[in-house]
Amino acid sequence: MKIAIQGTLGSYHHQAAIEFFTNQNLDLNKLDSFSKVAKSIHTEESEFGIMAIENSIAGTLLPNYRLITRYNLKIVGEVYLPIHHQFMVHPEADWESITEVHSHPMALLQCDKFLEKNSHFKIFESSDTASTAKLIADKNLKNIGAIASKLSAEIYGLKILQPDIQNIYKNSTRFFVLKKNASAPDSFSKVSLKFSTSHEKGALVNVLNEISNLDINMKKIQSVPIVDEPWQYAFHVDLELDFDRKLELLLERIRPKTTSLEILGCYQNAVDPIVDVKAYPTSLETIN
Ligand SMILES: O=C(O)C(=O)C[C@]1(C(=O)O)C=C[C@@H](O)C=C1
Repeated sequence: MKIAIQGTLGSYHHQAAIEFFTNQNLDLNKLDSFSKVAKSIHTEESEFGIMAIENSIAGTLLPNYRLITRYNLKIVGEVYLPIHHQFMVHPEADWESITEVHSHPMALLQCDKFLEKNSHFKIFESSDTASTAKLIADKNLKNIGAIASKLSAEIYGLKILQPDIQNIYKNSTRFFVLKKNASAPDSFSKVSLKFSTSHEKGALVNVLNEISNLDINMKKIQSVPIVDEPWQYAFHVDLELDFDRKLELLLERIRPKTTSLEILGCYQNAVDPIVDVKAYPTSLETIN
């Protein structure tokens, strides 16, 4: 079972794969871009793929919705992973020797308070957090700091100069588990839909009212531009279902109110550990 991930060993995608496929032997296809992950699932080079879709600090990875559409992928699961970024350097380096900081653009966004505080660092975007940690170790770079996971520091033998540098302690990324083809499983508690409506007054609210009338909890709504129809939007919604049959009812009611409607996936609703107040106290700010 080959699983495509964005990034290398120690990346957050690697950790999301471990989390989702617990106790299974992971045959990872480590790729350096989200589009390569999508393509690898589409061509069936990989059976599954993991793709970050939103982060609690930095927001949605909008281009990833486009990739799901372009490669006609299905969502078969989700993972919420608490993200704790560490500022790490070569074991022989120190604050004084560091002139650059490298990381994945989403990780840089999540640590922008740290970067503002250390504004003398030149900032560089990399393909993933772990590959920068690997580069520092492989090439003995003593002027570059990486923003990456604790697992990356362990794998590549780097020294952590400052732990938990994300803007707030509670930071989490949601990942989709994707497949080329998938039919609805026997039971599921979440569904992701994509629809568009006409440009008429109340068109969107009419659809949303049907969701509310069925007492369905909408966990997320995201508008995504339709590339070949300027200023038209597709809406992606993630809905929590207390029983599966509600989906049929909902589709029946909203189909006449939409101009296109597609099920992107039916899967189990995952719990985000950071909403557990005991494990993640609300007031703990790391950077002020
Ligand atoms: O660079 C990594 O380690 C990744 O797994 C990518 C990624 C992302 O795409 O958002 C995953 C989780 C974090 O939000 C930061 C970066």
